[in-house]
Amino acid sequence: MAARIMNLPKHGLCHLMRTSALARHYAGSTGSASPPQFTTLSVDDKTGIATLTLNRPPANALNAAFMGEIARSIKELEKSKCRGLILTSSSERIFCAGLDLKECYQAEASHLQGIWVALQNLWHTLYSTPLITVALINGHTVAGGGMLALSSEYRIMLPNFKIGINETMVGLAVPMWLIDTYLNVIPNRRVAEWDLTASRIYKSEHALKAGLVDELAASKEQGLERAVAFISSYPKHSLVARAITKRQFREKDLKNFEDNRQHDLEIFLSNIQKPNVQSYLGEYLESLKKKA
Ligand SMILES: CCCC/C=C/CC(=O)SCCNC(=O)CCNC(=O)[C@H](O)C(C)(C)COP(=O)(O)OP(=O)(O)OC[C@H]1O[C@@H](n2cnc3c(N)ncnc32)[C@H](O)[C@@H]1OP(=O)(O)O
Repeated sequence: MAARIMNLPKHGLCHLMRTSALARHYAGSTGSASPPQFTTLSVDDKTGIATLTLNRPPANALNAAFMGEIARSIKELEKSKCRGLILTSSSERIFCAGLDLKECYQAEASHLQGIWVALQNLWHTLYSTPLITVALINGHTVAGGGMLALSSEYRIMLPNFKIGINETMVGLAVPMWLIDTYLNVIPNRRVAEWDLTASRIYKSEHALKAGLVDELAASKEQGLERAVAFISSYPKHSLVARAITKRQFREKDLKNFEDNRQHDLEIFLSNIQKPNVQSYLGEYLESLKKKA
């Protein structure tokens, strides 16, 4: 049985803690950080595999608090020496709809800055984690949701959903760190450039053919089994060497990001606050509402 956890033991594989104990433990040990609101985290102590379930209805849209929560969970799992992490969604339709556009519309510059810094930190945490990471994409995933999937090492997707990075369509430039992340999965530069400039969205079946995802699973249960099998395929004795090797592959992208962090923030703030982008965002949000 798995239970919700937040602060984990520092040695050995992860252990289970019941929800109430967790809430007390977390509140007492992390000072100002608030208890988890938008995620549930369970750990199987036999396999050492954690499952972090995104749970911010209706679309798992990313705001600063949600992104901070995901990043903190990953850091806690690293300290607990968990072996691997499966990211999935509690929704049956949406894995993650990207940034919370409602929070990006007519917002104060300081709020926008908080969102982007949280997104940068989340990407950095997920992309650089030594944990073995699998995205179990059990719903649509676009933009910032695509980032979560692509920053993971392995992607398992359910049929008939959409995946892609549609920033340019919303009026935002794709940041360099996300281009590097995309190239890490789709190394064909021409295809990657076309996908990202054209905001190309793939259906699951096509995403598999293109190499954007690694497997399709018929159901969430089957996807979880496949995710556990992927993580368990790495023998325990190889984990340290594996993590160093992963880090070496990703080091250049991480350094480029650190060198340009501030500039990247400035580009976002300048783009998102442009009157034409804000006006388009307003229309886009209306169109999402009308669809419902
Ligand atoms: C790391 C990336 C680089 C950095 C840049 C990041 C920028 C972004 O992330 S911009 C975000 C761009 N996201 C989108 O364009 C996605 C928009 N949403 C959709 O296309 C669809 O919702 C969907 C394909 C994800 C799902 O379609 P479905 O038909 O199942 O659901 P809907 O009825 O459309 O949506 C349900 C519900 O959720 C609200 N919603 C959807 N997306 C967002 C969002 N990004 N922010 C806020 N709210 C969102 C939608 O309005 C519906 O709400 P109501 O039920 O209240 O009407």
